[in-house]
Amino acid sequence: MARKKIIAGNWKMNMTPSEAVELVNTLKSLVVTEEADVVFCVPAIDIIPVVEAAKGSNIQVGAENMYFEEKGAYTGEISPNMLTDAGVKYVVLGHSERREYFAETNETVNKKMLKAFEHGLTPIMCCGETLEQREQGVTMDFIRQQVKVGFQNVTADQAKTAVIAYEPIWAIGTGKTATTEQAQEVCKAIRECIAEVYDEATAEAIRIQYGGSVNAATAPELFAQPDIDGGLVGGASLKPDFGKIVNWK
Ligand SMILES: O=C[C@H](O)COP(=O)(O)O
Repeated sequence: MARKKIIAGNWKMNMTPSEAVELVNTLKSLVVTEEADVVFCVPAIDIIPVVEAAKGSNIQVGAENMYFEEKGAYTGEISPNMLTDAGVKYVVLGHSERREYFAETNETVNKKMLKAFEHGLTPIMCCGETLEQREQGVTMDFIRQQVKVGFQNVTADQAKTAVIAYEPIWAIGTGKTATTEQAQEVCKAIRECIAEVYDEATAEAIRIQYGGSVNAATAPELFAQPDIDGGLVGGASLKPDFGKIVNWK
């Protein structure tokens, strides 16, 4: 069975609520594809206005992070039930920027994964190596660890619905996209890792995105690869260009 593509924009810390509404209004008429799920992952403060602005369109809304408890004394955090109540369907977990600047670990990512599933949110779990790791030849060891720990105690049925975003850190925001071969090679290896941990059926069902300087010019070739099921797009998701990416064919 062919996997449906999933193309997500990760706005990162960009767009005030009013700018967010303007961008959704610009893009929503372009998001008409039936061939991909299109998700806007937006800053927490933008979620409610974006859900409202996206009503009646094909845009689904995601969060960029969440905490692994439902409520309590965790100043500044956002819970999974707050997200679902606001109309969020997806949540990005373990982005390399969260790992680098906010001390996220494979273990905290795993706790968040389990909580996301418990609340019916689809996680987009990010993984990816540094340039140094690539040069040392340990890319797959590092990513396998991120995937195996991230998915600990996640059931096969849950894993089948998950999304993994392979984002080589050296390609994020640098304008340096991994070559199509590099991206396909790692996405294929991630799928093999899922087959090892679970089974072939789970590996066939899970969706694996590539992220890292994706733009309208590079998207078509990347998305045509057998193991690349779409993209997690940063910078280009903030521009009308995103309309071209979601209509990559
Ligand atoms: O989550 C998105 C990635 O970090 C890619 O960002 P970028 O497209 O700006 O390189």
